[in-house]
Amino acid sequence: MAFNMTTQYAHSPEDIDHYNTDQMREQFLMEKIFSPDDILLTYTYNDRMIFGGVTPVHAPLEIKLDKELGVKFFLERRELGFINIGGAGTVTIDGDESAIAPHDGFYIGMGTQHVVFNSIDPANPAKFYVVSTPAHKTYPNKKLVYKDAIAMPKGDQEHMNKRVIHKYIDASTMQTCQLQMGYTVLEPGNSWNTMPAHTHARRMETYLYCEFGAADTRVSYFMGTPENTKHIWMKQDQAVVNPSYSIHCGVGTTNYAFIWAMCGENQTYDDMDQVAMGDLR
Ligand SMILES: O=C[C@H](O)[C@@H](O)CC(=O)C(=O)O
Ligand SMILES: [Zn+2]
Repeated sequence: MAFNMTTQYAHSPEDIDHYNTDQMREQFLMEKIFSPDDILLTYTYNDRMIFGGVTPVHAPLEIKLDKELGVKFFLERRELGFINIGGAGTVTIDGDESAIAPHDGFYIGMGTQHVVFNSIDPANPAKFYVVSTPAHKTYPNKKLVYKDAIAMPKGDQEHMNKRVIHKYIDASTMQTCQLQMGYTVLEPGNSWNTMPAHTHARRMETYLYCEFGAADTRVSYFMGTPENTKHIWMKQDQAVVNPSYSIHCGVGTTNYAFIWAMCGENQTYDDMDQVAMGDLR
């Protein structure tokens, strides 16, 4: 079992203006997330979000972060959300086991001491995409069931952005300290996500791009201020950090899906500043 947590710093728009391709990738991209029997995480200084993959195949896995965070156990002062994009699995939360079907997940409140992830079938392991944010209060654990998520259709074929936004953790249905999380699925023949683009200076956001429509699909992710954008080419199962000042949209060479997670100042999903198409540069 390998455990790795990489730190990524926070940067200003002026900083990233000077970054070349390698620097953009090093500072914002998480290239490897799901690796058999490993826990691979990134700690970003953007709102101190921790995100990454837990991929148990032959044995259960537990995220142990105490010295790194200066606490007695990982969720002493944090909350955690995850969505499983692999095969069937289980999670055992302080001794209580729950089955986690593909596309289901869990919200786990502050103060939980042990979260143990497992797969049912080593030939088709679970892939747990996990996101943790600082917390100040314990809210109840909640199983996040794909079909119970708020399904919000958006876009149309003409704009090549027809998709369904599934809100798993939303302030209208449950309470968390900061975390908001969901899963957006593009329909076949559609390529643009989060277009028209938006920013929300009040919240940072991470995107995990997954479930690409073809083996050679690539997504070009756009970030930066609307008037000064950068791009990062993404393979399947890679994630990217989006600072609060930045747009965060992408175009794929086929359809695809992605998991988004946000934290920061408020929990108002619709609190976005839409970018006029003519303002993109
Ligand atoms: O602030 C909200 C997030 O960027 C995503 O929910 C947007 C998204 O899933 C989409 O437009 O496809
Ligand atoms: Zn957003």
